[in-house]
Parts: sequence; structure tokens; C-alpha cells
Amino acid sequence: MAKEAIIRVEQVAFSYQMNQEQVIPVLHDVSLEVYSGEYLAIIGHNGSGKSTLSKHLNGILTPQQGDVWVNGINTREKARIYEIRSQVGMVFQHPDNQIVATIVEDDVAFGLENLGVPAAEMNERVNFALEAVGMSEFRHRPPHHLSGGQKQRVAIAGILAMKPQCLVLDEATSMLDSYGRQEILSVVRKLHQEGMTIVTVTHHMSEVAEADRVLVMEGGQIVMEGTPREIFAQQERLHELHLDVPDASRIAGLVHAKNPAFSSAIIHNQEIIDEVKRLHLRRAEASGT
Ligand SMILES: Nc1ncnc2c1ncn2[C@@H]1O[C@H](COP(=O)(O)OP(=O)(O)OP(=O)(O)O)[C@@H](O)[C@H]1O
Repeated sequence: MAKEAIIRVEQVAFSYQMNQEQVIPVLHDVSLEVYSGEYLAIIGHNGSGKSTLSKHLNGILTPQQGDVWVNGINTREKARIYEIRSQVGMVFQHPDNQIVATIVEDDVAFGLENLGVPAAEMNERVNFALEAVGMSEFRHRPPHHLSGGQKQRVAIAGILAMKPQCLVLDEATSMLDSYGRQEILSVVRKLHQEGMTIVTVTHHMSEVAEADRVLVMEGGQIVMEGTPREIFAQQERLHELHLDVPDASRIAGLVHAKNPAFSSAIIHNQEIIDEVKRLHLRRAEASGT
């Protein structure tokens, strides 16, 4: 069955115009599709254009050349921007900058109020969204009493209340401690399992290992594409691009260099344990013990 694209980015170019003399070219002829139900990770070193690209996915930025289509709507159609943003929602790096109300449930309802959703439906959607991120019990709390991870969950709930098809996370875990990151990752994992399309921009390679597909950016272009396993197998190329691999891939690469029987195609911690067990078993069988 042909894959259905929710978002199409076609030959996009974009520069930031600082003043009359200074222009910073960032994206150069970038094309990609985001398919319904996939988990896509976008990686690249600082300044490679990931955030600028992600801001094109729901019309926060519009291309200077090329087009971006969200379910067939061109993001240049400013009259349809709410429609676009209710289909593709974005979560940013700083939880504090995304929270506008003084009570959690009002914050989650904020976007719906702007859309003029009737009160009964609004209540239903806020309940659903808070439940989905595990924040129902905090609904009457002021957001500034919450931890970073909890605030990000409220920000995600505000987007889920709009019933989007696609959630774009732009370094949404980078300000959080490891517990906060795990909170967000488990919410995102669950949403994806339930069918939501996820696009994540991240520097955390262990998060990338969870994706279905990875795009690597360099100098405002997409220079690599593949599954996490395909991408992380190319450690030298990633090194040239100043990118890391998950700890599990690095360890497997080191062991593989000493013992080629140990697989280097490893991206998850659990696979290291499985590989050690497999080799032990093989050795035991070979020695007849
Ligand atoms: N609002 C802006 N005004 C001017 N220049 C900008 C703006 N936002 C980004 N840039 C510049 O555009 C280039 C690409 O930035 P962008 O944030 O898209 O990259 P990135 O890959 O997301 O980087 P990082 O990993 O550091 O977040 C950088 O040179 C950056 O300084």
C-alpha cells in the first residue's frame, strides 16, 4: 500500500534577513515527506537548519522558495493557518514559553477557545488531552508549581486538545532532566503507538533510536536518510558530521572491532545484553557444554 504523506516539503529555500545587508541563508532546496503514522527523527549539528525546517512544517515560517503542503493545504494560505496548526502541532524547547494561562486546564483549553469550540466539547477534549499525558490530577494547579517535564506534558496536552494528526517536537526534552525526558518520551511513545505521526528534532541519539526513520541535516540540506540502524551503522560519516551515536551503538562498535563475531548493528541497550547471551550460547554449543 502506498504511504500517505501528511506533510510535503518541496524544494524549500529559506534565509533569515537580518537587515538590508545581512542575509543568513539556512535551507537550500530541501524536500521531504512526512508519512501518516510514522515516527521521524531529524538530527544534525548546531546550526544545520533543523529548527528552521521544523518551523516550516506548520506554517510558523513560510518558504521563500518552494512549497510546504499540510494535507494538501499550502502553508502560504494564511487564511487557513488555524486549520494547518490544528493538524500539525508543535512543542518547543522551553516549557515556560508555551504556557499562557494561570491554571493547567485553562492552558490546555486555550487553543480551543481561539477556535471557538463549544463549551461541552471543549471540556471533553481537555479531559481527553490531560488523561493522554497523565496530568488529570494536576488540572486545577498553577503551571508554575509544576516540574519541567510536567509543564512539557501540559504543553503537549494543549496541542492534543486540538486533535492533530502530527506532533512536531523541536528539542522538547533538551531543557529537562533525565526523569523529565523519560516522562515526555513515554507520552510520545504512547501517542505514536496509538497512531499519531511524530516528528522529533533532537540531539539525544537514544531518542533517535526509537524512530522509524531518520533524516540527517548538514548546511541546510538533508544529507542522509534511513532507519536508525542504517544511520547509526555509519559511525565514521556521522563523526564527520559532528554527530554521535547511541551509547549502545558505540559500545557495540568497540567490541566488534576486537571481536567481529559481536554484531555492530546495535542501537538499543537491551540488544547488547541479547548479543552477549547469543555469543555465550554459541560458545557453549561449540564446546559441547
Ligand atoms: N530567528 C533567527 N534569526 C536569525 N538567524 C537565525 C534565527 N534562527 C536561526 N538562525 C540562524 O539560522 C541557522 C540555523 O539555525 P537553526 O536553529 O535552524 O539550526 P538548528 O540545526 O536547529 O540548530 P540547534 O541544534 O543549535 O538548535 C543558524 O546559523 C542560526 O544562527
